[in-house]
Amino acid sequence: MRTAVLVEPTEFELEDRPRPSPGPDDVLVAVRDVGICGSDVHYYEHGRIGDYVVEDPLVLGHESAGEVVEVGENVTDHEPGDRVALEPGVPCRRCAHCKRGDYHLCESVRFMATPPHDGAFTEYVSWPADFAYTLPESVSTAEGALCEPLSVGIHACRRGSVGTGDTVLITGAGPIGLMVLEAARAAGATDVILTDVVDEKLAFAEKRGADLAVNVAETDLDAAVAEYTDGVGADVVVEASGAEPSIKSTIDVVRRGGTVVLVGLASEAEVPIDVLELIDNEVDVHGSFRYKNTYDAAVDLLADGEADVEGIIDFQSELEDIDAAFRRAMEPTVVKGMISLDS
Ligand SMILES: NC(=O)c1ccc[n+]([C@@H]2O[C@H](COP(=O)([O-])OP(=O)(O)OC[C@H]3O[C@@H](n4cnc5c(N)ncnc54)[C@H](O)[C@@H]3O)[C@@H](O)[C@H]2O)c1
Ligand SMILES: C[C@@H](O)[C@H](N)C(=O)O
Repeated sequence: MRTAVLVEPTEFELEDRPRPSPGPDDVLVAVRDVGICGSDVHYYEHGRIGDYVVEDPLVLGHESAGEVVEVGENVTDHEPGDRVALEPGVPCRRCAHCKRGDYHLCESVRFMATPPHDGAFTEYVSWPADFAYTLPESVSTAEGALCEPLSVGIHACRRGSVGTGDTVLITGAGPIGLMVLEAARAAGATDVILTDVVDEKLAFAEKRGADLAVNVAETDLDAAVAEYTDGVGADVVVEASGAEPSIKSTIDVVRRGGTVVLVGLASEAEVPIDVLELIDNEVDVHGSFRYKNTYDAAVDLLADGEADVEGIIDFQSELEDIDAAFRRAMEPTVVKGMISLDS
């Protein structure tokens, strides 16, 4: 099977690898669509993300969906022909975190495209059947693949307890910020403010339904939020840029008693925050790491037309063109590139 392998930074090789056989509890999936995530691009450019270092050739891609072509002997809830979205992180199922239900916090998680685990830029993936979610007719495999970033958005909104009538401020209008926008709307947020430093990203966010889009490189965010919220502040602020000034700004624009959810990964682990302001304003700050139990919700939102993910796709390329696709994905105005296979 054709497989795109990152052999060193900025270099893919197309290899012919043996097709895997599904284990007893697995499904073998013919991959159809795989999104290019910022983390894929980071591994492509730098060969590492923090402590995760690409030491051996690695298959990238963790936003994937495809068609079941074979099932293991114990699998009763999937059959060949099912179209499925693959949840990319498979936990150990035995540790304390798994047993208390926080399977996304499992320290032995096998997460696609995170060294040393291979991802989905390949023709076939064998994957645990219970981490494969059937897509209804109305949901395409491209949408199925984007259940992954949508899941990040759903989890962030759950962490922030976004509810009906809330004003949600999202910093960063990349794919994650835009998926938080979808999830926040679905959770009942009536006012959503997006920030960015790139005008094209903000114009796109407005087209996708942001009520206010603020370029923080040009406009004073505190003043803009104060004006929009009659001086109260946002109920929930979801940080989805990873930019240090943006992380710092979250506590200035959240309302007293509001919630800040940190999703964006800062390049420096330590970001100075005014803790007295946090205490005085009784602000809840939550980290948000990947997601748990979000795929069913993501598929339902797409099937019901309550979330749109297809609209963020800028281009779809073939596996053979993965190098050019990654270079294109790095352009500052591109939101989402996909690799699509038709094997
Ligand atoms: N916590 C998690 O589980 C999780 C999961 C996925 C992604 N992430 C992180 O979330 C962040 C967003 O992911 P993405 O794929 O959308 O990234 P991205 O780089 O495509 O988007 C980030 C956006 O933030 C904008 N930005 C830069 N500086 C800004 C500032 N000061 N204020 C506002 N916006 C600013 C950029 O112009 C860009 O549009 C990244 O840091 C990524 O690593 C975290
Ligand atoms: C969650 C996922 O999208 C992210 N890129 C990660 O590897 O954690």
